[in-house]
Amino acid sequence: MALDEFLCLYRQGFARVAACTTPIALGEPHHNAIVFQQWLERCHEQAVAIAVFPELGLTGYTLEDLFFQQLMLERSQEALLALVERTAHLMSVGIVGMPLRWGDSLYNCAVIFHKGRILGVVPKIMLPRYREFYEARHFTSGAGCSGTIRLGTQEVPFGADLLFEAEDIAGLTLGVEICEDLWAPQPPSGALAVAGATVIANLSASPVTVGRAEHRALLCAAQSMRTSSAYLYAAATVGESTTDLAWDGQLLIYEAGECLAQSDRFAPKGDMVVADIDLDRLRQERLQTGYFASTHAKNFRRIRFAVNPPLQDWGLKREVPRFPFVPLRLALCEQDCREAWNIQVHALCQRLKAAHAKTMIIGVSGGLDSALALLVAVKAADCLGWERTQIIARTMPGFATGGESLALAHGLMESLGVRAGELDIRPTAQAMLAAIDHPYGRGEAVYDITFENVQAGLRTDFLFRLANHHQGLVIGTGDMSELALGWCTYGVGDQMAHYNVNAGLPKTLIQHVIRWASGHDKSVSPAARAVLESIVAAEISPELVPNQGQGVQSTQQMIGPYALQDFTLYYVLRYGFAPKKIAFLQLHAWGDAKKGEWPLNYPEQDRIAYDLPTIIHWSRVFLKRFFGTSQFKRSAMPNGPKVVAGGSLSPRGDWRAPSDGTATLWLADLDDIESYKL
Ligand SMILES: Nc1ncnc2c1ncn2[C@@H]1O[C@H](COP(=O)(O)OP(=O)(O)OC[C@H]2O[C@@H]([n+]3cccc(C(=O)O)c3)[C@H](O)[C@@H]2O)[C@@H](O)[C@H]1O
Ligand SMILES: Nc1ncnc2c1ncn2[C@@H]1O[C@H](COP(=O)(O)OP(=O)(O)OP(=O)(O)O)[C@@H](O)[C@H]1O
Ligand SMILES: NC(=O)CC[C@H](N)C(=O)O
Repeated sequence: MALDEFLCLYRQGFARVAACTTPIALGEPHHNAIVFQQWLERCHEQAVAIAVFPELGLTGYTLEDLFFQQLMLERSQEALLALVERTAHLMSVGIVGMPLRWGDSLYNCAVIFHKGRILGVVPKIMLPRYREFYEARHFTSGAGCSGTIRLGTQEVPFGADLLFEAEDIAGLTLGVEICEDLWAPQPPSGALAVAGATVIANLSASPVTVGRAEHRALLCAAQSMRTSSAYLYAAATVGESTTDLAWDGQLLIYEAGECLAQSDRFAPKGDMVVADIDLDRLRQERLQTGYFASTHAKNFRRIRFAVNPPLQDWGLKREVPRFPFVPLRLALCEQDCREAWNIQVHALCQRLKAAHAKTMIIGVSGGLDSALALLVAVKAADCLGWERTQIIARTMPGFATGGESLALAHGLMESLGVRAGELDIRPTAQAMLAAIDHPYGRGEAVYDITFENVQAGLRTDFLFRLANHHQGLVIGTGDMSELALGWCTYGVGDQMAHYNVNAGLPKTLIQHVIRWASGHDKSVSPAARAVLESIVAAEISPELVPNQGQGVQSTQQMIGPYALQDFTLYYVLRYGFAPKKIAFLQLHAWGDAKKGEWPLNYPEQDRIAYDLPTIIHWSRVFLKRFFGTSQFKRSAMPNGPKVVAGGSLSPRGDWRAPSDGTATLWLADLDDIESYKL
């Protein structure tokens, strides 16, 4: 298979959808049908699978009693049939609005057609008859309707019980509702989604008044979130009657509460928005919540169709953020940091009170994690009215501790006014290595895992014994990214604490929370702020192995850039995506340093790109460690609060998995990318 196919959005669980609003000629269905045809051709050229147009768009919404004119109804049916025929060569499913007689009543309908076939007709259920609306004068509600309708030579399903299922795109099932349906207390899309619709199209003719655009967006956001669906909304525009109302042609595409695309309103020539919706994401949401496994589905008819999209690289029309745990916009990032900080501080306060602790004990390395944990401890002490000297902080140099880290650790402890001290672990570590007959104990330069873990273990041992001695709790510092990778020393090591305030924070978020706290919280003095700036700027290192001429031991050279590993963690944990899909997303987020926005203040020299082989390399490291070797460390992790919506790795707070699992399945999926001839 060619790389082009790997890069095709339809191969990776996405579908491209469009919402269109075209200028109409009021009461001229043949004219409007030609315009729809032209716009559908544009959709086809962009590989759009589903395109929705406004309510009653074939005739216009504002025809009033002209809807009852025989000629109007006949001409609009002819126009529809011509449109269906002339678009038979296009891949896009079209959804247009028109009045249709069924029996002796008139219905406000959506007609869904594809490749020359009318797939079905869905009537509007909720007919507004208040304030500016008089729909009940002309139309009958489609509530409970289920039958067929004859359109030209085709006998077509008619009813509010229709689902349109793409047989060649997994998870693409369309449900349709019409304008006011969304405003009702129980929109029909609720039942459609429970029965399997992942995409809801809304044909609308919503007149604009001050504030209405926000209300529509709010409704689309809420409904797409509540139903775990993609919501496509297209409102009528230029050409509708302005006798008493005005029209703005708002277009919205939402996915599970998130806005993927929106139009500029009041566009004189109409507008179209296109977005790629993530069907995998919607299906995963549904799988996890379990609300969608309903016997309800039996009340719906399913109409199948095949899109047959060309399998080539169509790009990806949606933003894939480089840092899924960190919002790009400064205001949102600050909001998340404030929230994370409050969660950490208040959780710790509660635990200290409940445990009747008299002190907190914390190991301070001069690195990021212990800096944040110490800040949280200081704030908790302030909140509880403790003296800061009730925080017993120790920096514990080992065989590889650098002078800079040591100075930062001292600087931080002193500037925060805690009970600071230095505890040299080297004599004890030397004695322990000799006692277990490790070569280093005999003076040989052997820097293996045992050498590393003896130091990490002794630090923890000292902290726990200090806690006994001072009736305190050991405050854990390890973050969620380290837990994902098993990058900590088990049991007698930094994996253990009495309470871990950082376990719910991924590494890519930690530096932002430190920056936020140091800039916004009164507990951080200007002197501490200066030290924190240097800590945030330093290379991340465990400093367990002495520098042998190649520079300090760099964590990210061993386990991969945290930016990539946190990215993978987010999609594995929150959505259960397969490695191939994650690599595809990662390539779109990280493949081009010039594409997309970077977080404000992100250092220029760090604005780099990762190519697909590099992404695959580090993904392999993540998968081996996450699925294969590190779960036992998480299964036994200490208490600590869940912080981010992306998930937590505590077996009680969120992620549960066997401690003896393997990574085979995930590694094979990753290997499969190579079959695409990169
Ligand atoms: N499924 C399972 N269930 C129960 N036990 C299992 C197990 N798999 C392995 N084990 C046991 O666990 C051992 C491995 O775990 P462990 O003793 O922790 O050792 P290990 O994971 O091999 O080493 C810890 C790693 O974390 C790094 N580290 C440590 C401390 C701090 C930081 C930092 O930067 O923050 C990084 C350190 O550089 C080292 O690479 C195995 O040797 C085996 O005895
Ligand atoms: N020299 C040290 N002095 C005191 N505590 C230490 C020292 N080195 C490590 N620790 C403790 O062990 C934890 C893990 O340390 P390590 O430096 O290996 O990784 P880290 O996750 O990068 O943490 P940090 O960002 O705090 O350095 C630290 O957060 C700290 O509590
Ligand atoms: N056409 C409609 O059904 C419009 C009704 C909707 N409540 C609105 O105000 O926009």
